[in-house]
Amino acid sequence: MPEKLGAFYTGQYRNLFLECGYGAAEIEARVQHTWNELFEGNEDTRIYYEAGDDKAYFLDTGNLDVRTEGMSYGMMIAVQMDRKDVFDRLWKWTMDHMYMTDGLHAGYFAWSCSTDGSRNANGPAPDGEEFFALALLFASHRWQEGPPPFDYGKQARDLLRTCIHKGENGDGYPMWNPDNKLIKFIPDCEFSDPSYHLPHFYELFALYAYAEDRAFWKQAATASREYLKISCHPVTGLAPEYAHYDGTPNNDKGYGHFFSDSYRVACNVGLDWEWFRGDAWEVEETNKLQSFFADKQPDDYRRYTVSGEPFEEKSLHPVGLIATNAMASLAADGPHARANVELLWNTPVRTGVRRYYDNCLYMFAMLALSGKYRIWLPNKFSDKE
Ligand SMILES: O[C@@H]1[C@@H](O)[C@H](O[C@@H]2CO[C@@H](O[C@@H]3CO[C@@H](O[C@@H]4CO[C@@H](O)[C@H](O)[C@H]4O)[C@H](O)[C@H]3O)[C@H](O)[C@H]2O)OC[C@H]1O
Repeated sequence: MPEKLGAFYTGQYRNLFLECGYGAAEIEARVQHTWNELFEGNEDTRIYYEAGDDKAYFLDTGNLDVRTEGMSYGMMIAVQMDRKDVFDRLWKWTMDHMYMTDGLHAGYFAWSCSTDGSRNANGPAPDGEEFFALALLFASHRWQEGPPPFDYGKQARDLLRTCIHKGENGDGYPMWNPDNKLIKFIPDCEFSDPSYHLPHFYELFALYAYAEDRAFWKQAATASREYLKISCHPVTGLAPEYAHYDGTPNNDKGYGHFFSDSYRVACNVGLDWEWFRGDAWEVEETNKLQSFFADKQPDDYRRYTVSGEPFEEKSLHPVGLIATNAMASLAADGPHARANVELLWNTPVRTGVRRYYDNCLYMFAMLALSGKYRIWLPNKFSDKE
């Protein structure tokens, strides 16, 4: 692959485990072993469950429900691992049970269902839609289009169109604010969740969405990179779970601190740097985060204010935090980058009832740090196009 194909696109996927001295064969085996634990393992570790002949779901084992978050994560993991069988089962369950055809949020997916497919809510959570869209675009390239609902590319483009145009006819709300181009926490609110900001996804939507939507996605990528700068604390690097459009924490319902949702910011910033060298700030940000956690032990991770004051409350997902801090090393160049990768390597997947969220983040980090979290799309970065 040419060294530099476009303005930002790196075309490179570092294998940080290899850089840390682990062997290529053991890295391959570890990634596969992690897959096995999540998708085929015993009840202590698995989160993937088949349902009938053609469907499957990811179970949020802590909340005993099926979430668009988990379904879309499962599809992204499956397409990275080239497992069309698993991907199709997850997508079929999603379309059969979560897709809403009527009501205020028609065209989106109900964010939480029971394992029997009945809905717990009739509203969406936009982080699911954005992961569905990119996973579907990748599937379209890896496996070609099939009959509906496996016409992956069309499904992705239709969904992206809904996400930014819904409401133009007074029929609901878009997931992105049309003026500031920021993703909302839910369509019918006007604040955000820093961990939903995926500028590296939007760069790809800007190339593969319907032509008339591409300019929006390019603007969204820029807006999200700027938003991350104002929503992450300038000293600690910590982001709140929810934040206002000016970047200040939104603590109206107690989500204005660094807790579960926030962990994903490190992954997203790291992967944006890996795929696109999104912004030099991403290096500073990941260095700050890793410095903040350098003197903290995983068994004593807490909820923190964004300025770093600990609460009594322990982290609900310490293994997930180990994973995201490790994935930060895709961008970090400070003294803690290597130790964070090694800490993940030396940490097993989580067992027990809270394992779902931790192990989703763990699998993403395993893929990313072994150079296997890749862009699966035709090359549109070439100067010739
Ligand atoms: O009626 C509406 C509700 O429909 C609306 O629902 C919100 C939809 O988004 C939900 O956010 C998802 C769940 O939490 C995040 O991840 C969790 C992180 O902590 C882990 O312990 C857990 O396992 C994870 O799932 C996801 O990123 C989101 O997709 C939110 O919780 C609902 O409140 O809310 C407003 C009502 O008026």
